[in-house]
Amino acid sequence: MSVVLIGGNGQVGYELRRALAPFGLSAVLDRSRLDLNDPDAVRPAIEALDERPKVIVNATAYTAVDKAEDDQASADRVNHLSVATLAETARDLGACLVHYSTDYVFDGSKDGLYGEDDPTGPLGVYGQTKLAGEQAIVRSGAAHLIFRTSWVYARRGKNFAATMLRLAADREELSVVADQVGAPTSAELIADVTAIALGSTSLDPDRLRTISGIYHLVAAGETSWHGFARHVIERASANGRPLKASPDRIKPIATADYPTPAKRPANSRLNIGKIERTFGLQMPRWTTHVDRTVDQWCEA
Ligand SMILES: NC(=O)C1=CN([C@@H]2O[C@H](COP(=O)(O)OP(=O)(O)OC[C@H]3O[C@@H](n4cnc5c(N)ncnc54)[C@H](OP(=O)(O)O)[C@@H]3O)[C@@H](O)[C@H]2O)C=CC1
Ligand SMILES: Cc1cn([C@H]2C[C@H](O)[C@@H](COP(=O)(O)OP(=O)(O)O[C@H]3O[C@@H](C)C(=O)[C@@H](O)[C@H]3O)O2)c(=O)[nH]c1=O
Ligand SMILES: [Mg+2]
Repeated sequence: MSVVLIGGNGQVGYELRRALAPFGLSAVLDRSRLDLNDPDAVRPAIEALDERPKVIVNATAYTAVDKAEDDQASADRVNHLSVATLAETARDLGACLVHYSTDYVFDGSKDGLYGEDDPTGPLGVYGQTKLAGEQAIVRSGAAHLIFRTSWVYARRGKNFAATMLRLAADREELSVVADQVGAPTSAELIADVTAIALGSTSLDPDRLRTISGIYHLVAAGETSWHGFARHVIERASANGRPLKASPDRIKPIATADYPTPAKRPANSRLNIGKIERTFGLQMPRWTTHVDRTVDQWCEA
């Protein structure tokens, strides 16, 4: 049995090292062993592994949404071209590729929840390159699980919740957009559900092929970035964390009043019916793991 993880140091990758351990995770390839800026390096790195992998989990991505607008070539190599090569390599080895994608493949104009088959229409380079990565996987013919998630945070790593806490310690007032809605999703939930999905197949190649497809993997419920920020500050304050900004000083603003290089979707709400039905799950509300994470930060 051989499961290989590419990228063990990002938010999701770090949690996958924990959640995939019971599958006998046989190798973790970090950037020093495989740099996805070079698509030609992908196949040799996988073929050089001691054990032929049954499952390849890719937790890497170029995730700097604004920076990607001026760095399209690099984002495309990491999020698309290297992913395409990885998928072809997985197909040739008979391995299943597990991959993560994003709500930013949608334009956010839909009124309601996005299903897996809804038309895409990324607004920026990050979303465009992530979509191209998804499409290359599907086209490759490899068995695959593509989990689209959103607004990821973790105890460890760079994320919006950690930024809000840091800013609230320094400033009396924060302004946060209230007209973009979605579901904050913890890296631990993403890693746990990945393990459940893989475990449901006993890593049998035929069963991995049967469940192949795109799945929306986000926490239940929804909020805005403003609601997310306010909840984090409320929880941290309740935990006695000294902050200059009180929850009431987290000001809701419009997207137009927070100009950024990359446009973001106004509606990031993803329908989780398919993943819940397929794997017998009931996703926790978004606040469940936010509270847990903030509590961990406050204990540290
Ligand atoms: N963060 C979010 O809000 C969201 C993320 N996603 C998706 O979830 C997945 C995981 O994201 P997340 O864990 O948050 O990302 P992080 O930004 O926390 O981690 C990214 C990982 O990718 C690695 N990486 C980046 N560039 C390269 C490269 N050229 N070669 C090798 N490794 C590289 C980083 O390595 P290093 O540590 O060396 O820098 C790091 O391990 C991605 O597919 C992302 O698109 C989807 C929705 C929301
Ligand atoms: C820091 C800050 C951000 N914002 C806004 C900007 C933006 O619209 C929103 C979120 O900001 P961020 O830049 O942290 O988020 P962003 O990097 O766009 O987050 C995205 O990352 C990629 C990787 C994904 O796949 C998405 O699901 C999503 O999580 O909040 C404020 O309104 N006030 C602030 O003080
Ligand atoms: Mg960001």
